[in-house]
Amino acid sequence: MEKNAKIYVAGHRGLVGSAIVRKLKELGYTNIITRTHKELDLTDQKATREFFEKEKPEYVFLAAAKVGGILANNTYKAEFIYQNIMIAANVIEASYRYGVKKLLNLGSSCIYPKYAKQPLKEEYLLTGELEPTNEPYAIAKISAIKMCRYYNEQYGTNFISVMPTNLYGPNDNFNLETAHVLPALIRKFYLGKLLNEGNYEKIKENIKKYPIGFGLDKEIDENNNETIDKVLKQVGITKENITLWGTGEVYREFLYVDDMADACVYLMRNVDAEEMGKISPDYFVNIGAGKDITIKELAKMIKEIIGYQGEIIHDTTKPDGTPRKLLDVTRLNKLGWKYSVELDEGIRRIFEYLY
Ligand SMILES: NC(=O)C1=CN([C@@H]2O[C@H](COP(=O)(O)OP(=O)(O)OC[C@H]3O[C@@H](n4cnc5c(N)ncnc54)[C@H](OP(=O)(O)O)[C@@H]3O)[C@@H](O)[C@H]2O)C=CC1
Ligand SMILES: C[C@H]1O[C@H](OP(=O)(O)OP(=O)(O)OC[C@H]2O[C@@H](n3cnc4c(=O)[nH]c(N)nc43)[C@H](O)[C@@H]2O)[C@@H](O)[C@@H](O)C1=O
Repeated sequence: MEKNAKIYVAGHRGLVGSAIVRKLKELGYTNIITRTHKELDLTDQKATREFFEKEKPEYVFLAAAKVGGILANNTYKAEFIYQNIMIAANVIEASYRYGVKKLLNLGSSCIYPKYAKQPLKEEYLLTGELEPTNEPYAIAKISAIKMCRYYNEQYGTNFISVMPTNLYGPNDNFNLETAHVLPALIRKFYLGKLLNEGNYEKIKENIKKYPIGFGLDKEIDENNNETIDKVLKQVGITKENITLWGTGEVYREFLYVDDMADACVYLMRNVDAEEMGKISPDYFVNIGAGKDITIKELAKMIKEIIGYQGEIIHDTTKPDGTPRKLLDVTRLNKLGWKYSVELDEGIRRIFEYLY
């Protein structure tokens, strides 16, 4: 990928897309094209084709998607399946139609069967039932992987896919209703610590910056701290305790998004579909750290790093999701890439970035 190659990063304002843009700029790439969702709705086939026809990107990172944590996935199932199928189908088809040299498609570790053997090897795809809380999203992601494969096979395109584990970092979603667990817990423990300290000024600043979700933001009266206490209590944040969703006994693996972007750019530069197809018939590779922890352990780690004084309790009416999804990263390591940011270090970085 030459330094002046025309590179389209779809979803450039999101967690992953923004990290890919940072990485590309750091490496000296100068011709990066972007469009916000408002400027180009990738679920619109005509608009997507017109964009590709006009811009003729040479390389495409497909990091645009409808994304969310367990509750969002479980609640907005129709939106997750429709939007993700449409975005992927339109971008992959337009990339073929307008001669993109190489495309990297972002999938997710949720494509694997709920009870697959651990760690998850690439060949376990479609060997069992999916986790119901994110089946619609997973089906869309699997369709995108298969599209890339069959376009390579029928048309000789150079499309590869990556299956990342749970990611976190700058530009994440911190809305407590729709966020993933790690950004949600960082925010919950931070707001809990501010309650410990009685620091309502900082709480107000935080609430202004990021929505709380659950339709609760409009209930907050800035001149009345009691309304703040009431809303925070409803989302499981008090001086005395922080509420986690589910049992906390399930395992998750986490990767800092700058590592993820580094892996994506590395694969774009170094591993073509031909090589990928030799080691992986569906032309994809897992991206992760290869180690996981329970949600309880994660919560304890975040609590200690932030310095919240209180207990951790559980709301078991909320779903646990899949019991474990630890990625086997042997293939990725063999391709020459390994993660670098440890979880505690990543959490510290995010905490500093945010507050
Ligand atoms: N976050 C995670 O833990 C994981 C993410 N992934 C995958 O990584 C990819 C990126 O996820 P992430 O960065 O977290 O997601 P974000 O929600 O942070 O970003 C998604 C981006 O997609 C754009 N977008 C959404 N819908 C459309 C649309 N219809 N048309 C155009 N643009 C659209 C948004 O644009 P705008 O900002 O303009 O609204 C946004 O920039 C996704 O494929 C996701 O499935 C995989 C595993 C884990
Ligand atoms: C990346 C991945 O992300 C999603 O899958 P998930 O890993 O199950 O999602 P999650 O990060 O939201 O939760 C992980 C675990 O954590 C628990 N948990 C505790 N307390 C909070 C909490 O406060 N918020 C959230 N969100 N979870 C909490 C929660 O109950 C669950 O047991 C899918 O979108 C899927 O499609 C996907 O690809």
